[in-house]
Amino acid sequence: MTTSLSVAVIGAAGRMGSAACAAVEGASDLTLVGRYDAGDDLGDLGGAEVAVDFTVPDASPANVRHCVEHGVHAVVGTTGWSTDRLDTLRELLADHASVGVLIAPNFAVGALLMMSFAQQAARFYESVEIVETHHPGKVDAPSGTAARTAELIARARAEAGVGPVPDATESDPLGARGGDVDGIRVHSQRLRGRVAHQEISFGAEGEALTIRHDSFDRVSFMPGVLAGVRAVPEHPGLTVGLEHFLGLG
Ligand SMILES: NC(=O)C1=CN([C@@H]2O[C@H](COP(=O)(O)OP(=O)(O)OC[C@H]3O[C@@H](n4cnc5c(N)ncnc54)[C@H](O)[C@@H]3O)[C@@H](O)[C@H]2O)C=CC1
Ligand SMILES: O=C(O)C1=N[C@H](C(=O)O)C[C@H](O)C1
Repeated sequence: MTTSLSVAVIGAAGRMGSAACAAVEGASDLTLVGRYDAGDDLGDLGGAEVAVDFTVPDASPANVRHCVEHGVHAVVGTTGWSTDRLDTLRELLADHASVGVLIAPNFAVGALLMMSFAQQAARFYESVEIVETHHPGKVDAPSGTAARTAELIARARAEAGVGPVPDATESDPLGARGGDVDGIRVHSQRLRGRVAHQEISFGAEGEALTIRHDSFDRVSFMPGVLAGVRAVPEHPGLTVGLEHFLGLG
């Protein structure tokens, strides 16, 4: 007889949380045992073995701390996990050695491939910029995916000894050149009708390479969420990026 993994969703009333609840309910090997949103007492999380967090950057660290301290594995899609926040979480997990936490900037398989391809391309191109486009309800910019992509590209460039991206801009009083993540320019658009989209443009003398991914619907994230839920109990400690559970890391 196969046993079912019990799952709670935090942020269950939101766009992603409600989709995650439906996905868990539709999986024969998982049982949804709790739905939590702002103001709810997480308590024992309904006895869940794994909790999924899709909330807001300021709430997620406390939610994850609650999970870890109650011995509940966590799959986290919420953005805003700065280096400081990750370090604090690592320290907490050191005292709870059997608990696994997955922080995943993006659960869509195509987005993981996009980031992997961008890392491969990074050392061959002098120029690179990222444009991310999301729905206008998104509260943070740049997107977690764009920030992560920029970090990975910057790391690959540094490892290959590629210098700074060429840019003669001397005056930019309105910030038209976008944000700077580790030396990579990132531009954020918020457009009604869009979900989650990203384009990475590489340039070298006489050629261009463009890598693009589109999530047209939040169902695109659900296979990755479920894969994370199933795998996280087998991966104690902190994992950043679903690619590490899918053999892409
Ligand atoms: N990793 C990934 O693949 C994806 C990540 N995201 C991220 O997930 C997060 C949520 O996105 P959406 O669902 O679009 O936002 P949303 O605004 O629709 O939902 C957030 C929910 O969290 C609830 N919430 C706020 N504070 C809370 C607290 N302290 N405890 C429990 N619930 C709380 C809100 O009431 C709301 O229902 C964002 O950070 C977003 O960037 C979104 C899509 C995919
Ligand atoms: O808020 C969203 O919608 C998304 N957030 C994540 C991010 O910030 O990268 C993942 C995806 O882009 C959708």
